[in-house]
Amino acid sequence: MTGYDDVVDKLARAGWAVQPGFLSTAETAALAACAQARAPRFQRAGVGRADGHTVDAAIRGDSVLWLDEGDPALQPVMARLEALRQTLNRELFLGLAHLECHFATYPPGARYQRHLDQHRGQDTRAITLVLYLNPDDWRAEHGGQLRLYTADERFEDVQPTGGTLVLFRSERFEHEVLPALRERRSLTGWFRRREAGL
Ligand SMILES: O=C(O)CCC(=O)C(=O)O
Ligand SMILES: [Fe+2]
Repeated sequence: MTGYDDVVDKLARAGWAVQPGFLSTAETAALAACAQARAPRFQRAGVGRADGHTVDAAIRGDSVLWLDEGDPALQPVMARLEALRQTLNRELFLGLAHLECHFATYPPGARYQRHLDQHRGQDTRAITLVLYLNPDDWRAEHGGQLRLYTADERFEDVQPTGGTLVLFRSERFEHEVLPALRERRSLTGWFRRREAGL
């Protein structure tokens, strides 16, 4: 038993998994306070890479702050995500080398249109991870669901309730963030494989 058995099983079977209560209310509040304290350093998120990089709120309306895995203010959550990385490698042989992550804040009304996190074939992002840092009284009518397209035009809507963890295979699942009535906070990350040849 590692404490991650359910989420690892579901990821192995379906390619995606949701675990409510991965963080306690206190852990979620501490991480949300850390994000709040750093709010002045957040920057508008863009889409595309290098020359194709643009900021367009109609496509993506959040602001982000990239994080350092070793940041002492982010412990013990980073230690748990490191334990999760090791479990995924041991149980599913995923060869995940490290986690890169950022805080994200979506102001009310902001969205992120349907997309794939991996730039096809040229990216080492293997598993997308989202941890929601909202209060735990988030209700369906507040919006802000993560819509995960699981097969053909079927989808699952995940409530961004504080403490919920979502994992999915970055190259397989298109997804979008629906606009919310309230500010919507998260820590989003990608477990990456090593670059080819390294
Ligand atoms: O916040 C979420 O639910 C997903 C965010 C997302 O899709 C991304 O940052 O690529
Ligand atoms: Fe995404």
